Amino acid sequence: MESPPSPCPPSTVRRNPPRRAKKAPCANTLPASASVENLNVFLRIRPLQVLPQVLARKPPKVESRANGKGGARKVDREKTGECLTVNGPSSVTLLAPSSLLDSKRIKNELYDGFSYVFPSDSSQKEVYDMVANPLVMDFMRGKNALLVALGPTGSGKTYTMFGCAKDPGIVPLTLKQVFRCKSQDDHHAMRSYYMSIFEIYSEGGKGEKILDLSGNGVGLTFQNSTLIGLKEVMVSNIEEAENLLALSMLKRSTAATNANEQSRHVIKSRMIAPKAQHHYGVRLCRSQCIINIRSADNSLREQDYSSDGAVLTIVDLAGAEKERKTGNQGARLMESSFINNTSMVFGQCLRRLILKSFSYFFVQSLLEHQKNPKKPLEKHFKNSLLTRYLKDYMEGKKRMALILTVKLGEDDYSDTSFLLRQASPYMKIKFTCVEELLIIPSKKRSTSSLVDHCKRRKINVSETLLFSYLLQFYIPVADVEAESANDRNEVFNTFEEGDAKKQLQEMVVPQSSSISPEIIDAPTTVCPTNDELLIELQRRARSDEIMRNFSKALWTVLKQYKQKLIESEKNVHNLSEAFTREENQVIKLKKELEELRSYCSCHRLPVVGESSSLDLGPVLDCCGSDLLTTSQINSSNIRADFHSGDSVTLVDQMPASLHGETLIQEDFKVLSDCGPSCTSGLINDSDITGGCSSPLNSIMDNESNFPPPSVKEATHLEENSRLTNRIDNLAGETHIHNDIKEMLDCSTRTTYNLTQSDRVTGNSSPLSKNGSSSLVGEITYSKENERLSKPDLLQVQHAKSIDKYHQRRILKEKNGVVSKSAKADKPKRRLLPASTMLLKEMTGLDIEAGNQDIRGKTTKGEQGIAQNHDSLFNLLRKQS
Ligand SMILES: Nc1ncnc2c1ncn2[C@@H]1O[C@H](COP(=O)(O)OP(=O)(O)OP(=O)(O)O)[C@@H](O)[C@H]1O
Repeated sequence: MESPPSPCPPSTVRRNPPRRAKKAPCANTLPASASVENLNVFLRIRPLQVLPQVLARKPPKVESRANGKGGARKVDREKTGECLTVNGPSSVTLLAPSSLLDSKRIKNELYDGFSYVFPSDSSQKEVYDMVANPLVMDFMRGKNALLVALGPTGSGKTYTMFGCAKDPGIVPLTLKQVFRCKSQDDHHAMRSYYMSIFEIYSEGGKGEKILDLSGNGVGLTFQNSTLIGLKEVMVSNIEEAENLLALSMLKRSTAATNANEQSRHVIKSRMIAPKAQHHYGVRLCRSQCIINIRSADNSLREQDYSSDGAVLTIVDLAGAEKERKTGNQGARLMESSFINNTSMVFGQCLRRLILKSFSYFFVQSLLEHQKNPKKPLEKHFKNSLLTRYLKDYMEGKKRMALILTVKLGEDDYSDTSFLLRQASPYMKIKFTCVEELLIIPSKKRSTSSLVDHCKRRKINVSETLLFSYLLQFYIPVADVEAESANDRNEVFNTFEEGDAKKQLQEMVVPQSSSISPEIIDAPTTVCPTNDELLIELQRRARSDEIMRNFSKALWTVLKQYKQKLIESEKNVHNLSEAFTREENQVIKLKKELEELRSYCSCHRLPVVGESSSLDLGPVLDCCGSDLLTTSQINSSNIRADFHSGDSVTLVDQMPASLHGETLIQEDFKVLSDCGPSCTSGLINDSDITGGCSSPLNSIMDNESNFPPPSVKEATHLEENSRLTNRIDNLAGETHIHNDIKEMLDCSTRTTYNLTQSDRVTGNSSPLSKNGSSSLVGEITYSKENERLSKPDLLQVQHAKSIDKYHQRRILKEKNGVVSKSAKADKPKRRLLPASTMLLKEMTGLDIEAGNQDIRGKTTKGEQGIAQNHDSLFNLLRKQS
């Protein structure tokens, strides 16, 4: 029958080194303390004036501050000579001296984030409770702990750590607490406690030495992280412990520099009598003092005592000092340099911990190693004996706390400022408290397996980086480091680039098939196996890689889109500019068109005036929008005007769409309205008055197939013939009328002649371009409008207008004055002086005649028309 697994020991802590085999704890027990903690950094301010009565004063009640009521009290800012004020329990302000404030642009500095700030009037008990008691309690539970006092010389480190007989410091109070617990608790009663005290000093700056203070005062050597020859003294009660402490302090060398005169005075006056100093051979040099208190389980065998149990370490560092201030020279100066160097190395180790806390250190160190593989990974702790001894703490494997001591005086501003600046980042240090992990065999195996895995695989540096990165995140680094720094170096040394790619693929980019089944089928265990852990690491690495690549691709695409967007915006801008230009162009063209239209009002035709005189009436713009349509041009309109006795509106527009027979007939109607002789040839010979010549009749005879006029047209023509007859009757009355009639007849004949020929041949005659008849003009225009140029068309229309004007003028003379109502329907007209109109007409005719001559197209009919026009104008001129 199997016995049940033994419960985990409550406080089993492994000390490193040496190692020894331990009982196998429960495999499924993960330490609850494996958590991330911040480094506790306390600040204690030494009083400005240290007087004997101050040292002997009663400590204030702790409860008031422990409750946080007011926390750290504020120092009166008005106090002269103080450089530090306490803002609250975790913050102080460093006040720059007024002399520096003005001259060197130095400002007051605020330091925040301390675990607690102890004002100058804080008691030793208060400091102990806040700083040391938690560590002591952890120690009693079996955890290692370190407390270090840092600060410039004479700031109260020794006082804080050891105190005086009347006001004991942290170490005596710790011993009291330990043995009180031992007496009260049976579990602790079973344990033994051992003390070891030693110092590290440098005599004359000639190298570091270790002196055993708890033993017989012999020198010690440091090998493989072990102090050889260090004697541990078992202390059974508080008295034994205090005696040992007193004797050790007697041995501790405390040199008197100018800066720590008071410290020397205290040692001399309160702790060690001058005789005792002489007896113990106190050397006049300064040192780092280390006190170890170790607990041991009495149940273990004797040989195991030395390597078992938790250790509480308290360090009183020698204060850094400035040579200029102390005036040290020679060997004292060398000693001071050593102390400063130790403090510096200690600070470097802590800063390394800061980087490590932010996971930078690991990668950075590896990158440095990658550049120069022979160069070992930098480890600052090796640069001093103290840090080498405290290696585990310097590498963040075990928890520790710092207490900074500063002086309040204005003279100490630079020292205080230096320390605060140096130490303020320490508050960001995080510890992964993994010392309990190290004592779990399963976890240990897991870690070693990971390292071995790396050893087996010859991977390249990038893989190493990745692996280290993952280790940093997913496995406490300290866990790996705990194995041995040498192990890791070996791992790094095995990196080769030979078959790295394939193995890297296997490791970094595992096949999904190799992952899924294992993960899915894996039994639910608290402690995953190495392979599972590795696969998980790989999976996360792959997902990280994918996300990184995805973000890169996304970034690239976004950049491309941005580029396109910029180009599009440019195009839009160009197009809008072009559009604006085009708009301006259109506006310009419109203006030009308007101007052209205004210039095109050349065909201004006079309307028959109310009097018989040559009152040249308004004209009609032939090119304007007021042109009449084809349907508007009909004889009925004009006829109505005739019948009503109103004035005749001149309709001489020539729509470009006029063509064909119907149009011709319609235009014939218009012509008939204009005068009897214009249409006589189309109706019958009898309609043509005496002015009709025989050639016209012969033409009519020959054109037997000419279509007869309709009834409407016949009626219309009858009216026209009546008008013609009337004209004929009146013709005899005046010579002018006869002449007009003669000319009209002549024009009609010619026109008829030409019209018939056009109808037969289907071609237009050149005469039609400036013929005296509007009919001819219209017909010709309709047929040849495409062939004629614009000046030609204008000439044709001009000629027609003149013709019609004269005809209507005659008709007006016959029918009387035009009514005003008819005038209202007329299009817009402009009155011009008669002389201007006449001159214009004459000029126009001349031009037309000239043009015709030039073209060589002047015909007989055209010449006749021109002659008629001349005669007509002469008559009109005479009349006027
Ligand atoms: N909080 C305090 N209250 C009263 N006196 C103090 C306090 N802190 C320090 N002192 C006194 O100041 C003097 C110097 O203190 P201490 O020797 O502890 O300085 P130190 O930092 O250890 O110097 P060093 O680095 O040189 O060893 C001592 O006389 C000590 O009694």
